[in-house]
Amino acid sequence: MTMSQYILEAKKLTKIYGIHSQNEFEALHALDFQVEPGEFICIMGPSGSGKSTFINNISTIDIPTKGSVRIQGVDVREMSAQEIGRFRYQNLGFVFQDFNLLDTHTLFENISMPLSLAKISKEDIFERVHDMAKNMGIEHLLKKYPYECSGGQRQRAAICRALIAQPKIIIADEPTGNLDSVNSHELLMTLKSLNEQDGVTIIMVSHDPMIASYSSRFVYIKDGHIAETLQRQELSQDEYFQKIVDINSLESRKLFEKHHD
Ligand SMILES: Nc1ncnc2c1ncn2[C@@H]1O[C@H](COP(=O)(O)OP(=O)(O)OP(=O)(O)O)[C@@H](O)[C@H]1O
Repeated sequence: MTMSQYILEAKKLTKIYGIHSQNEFEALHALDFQVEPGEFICIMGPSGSGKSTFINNISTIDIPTKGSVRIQGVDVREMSAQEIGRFRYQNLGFVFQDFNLLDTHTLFENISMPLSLAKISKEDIFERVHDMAKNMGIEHLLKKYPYECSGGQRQRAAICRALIAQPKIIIADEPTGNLDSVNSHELLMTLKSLNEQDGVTIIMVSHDPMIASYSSRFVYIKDGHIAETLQRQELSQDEYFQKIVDINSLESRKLFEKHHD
């Protein structure tokens, strides 16, 4: 058997919400999607087009109704709930808009969470959390609770948590949504360096073409399917940015005309 060259592969991925109910709604229609190791993918699309559904279903947060998702060669639907939890902590790092930190836990406890399922000694956990927090400039805050920290500090804690287990894949859903431009820029630089220096694969959702222009591949989702893809390849960041803007305005134009026929 030959190993797939893809770090992530979705085949005929279909998501139906409220299946067999009156409100049955097919949010994703048999999507095929492949990711090679080291790619930096940005997903865009109108509100309600299925971006979050897509990202949740390719990252074990949700399980597809039909079709398959393989991450590092492992079929997500063949894992038990317990295996999924462990697999997620060991392979995936999540950076979400609202950071998802637990207010009942200190920053130290929040950051160390992905290591709690791994067989790592308390001393090693302590050292790794402190090293990571030091790099992010929040070592002095490790005993505080998230509500005692600023937005930027919480964001850095969430990034520490996402990276502490050295995931091969980072999943980011509107990661800069709640940040000012300085913090957004810092987060992008962190992601870019992880991608370029450490070869981490990144799959991100953003509505901002400027942020999308840091990616190596652009994917536009519309009505639950992939409507456009664009490889940056030899384009300069400016040219790539311009093409992303063009696709967005063309698609918004079509959407506008559809609603004003
Ligand atoms: N739990 C759910 N039950 C039923 N329908 C849902 C559920 N979650 C999402 N949907 C529907 O599926 C479609 C896709 O939603 P999704 O959240 O993936 O869109 P999105 O592109 O991420 O939107 P936005 O940019 O507004 O966050 C929408 O029409 C939404 O109403």
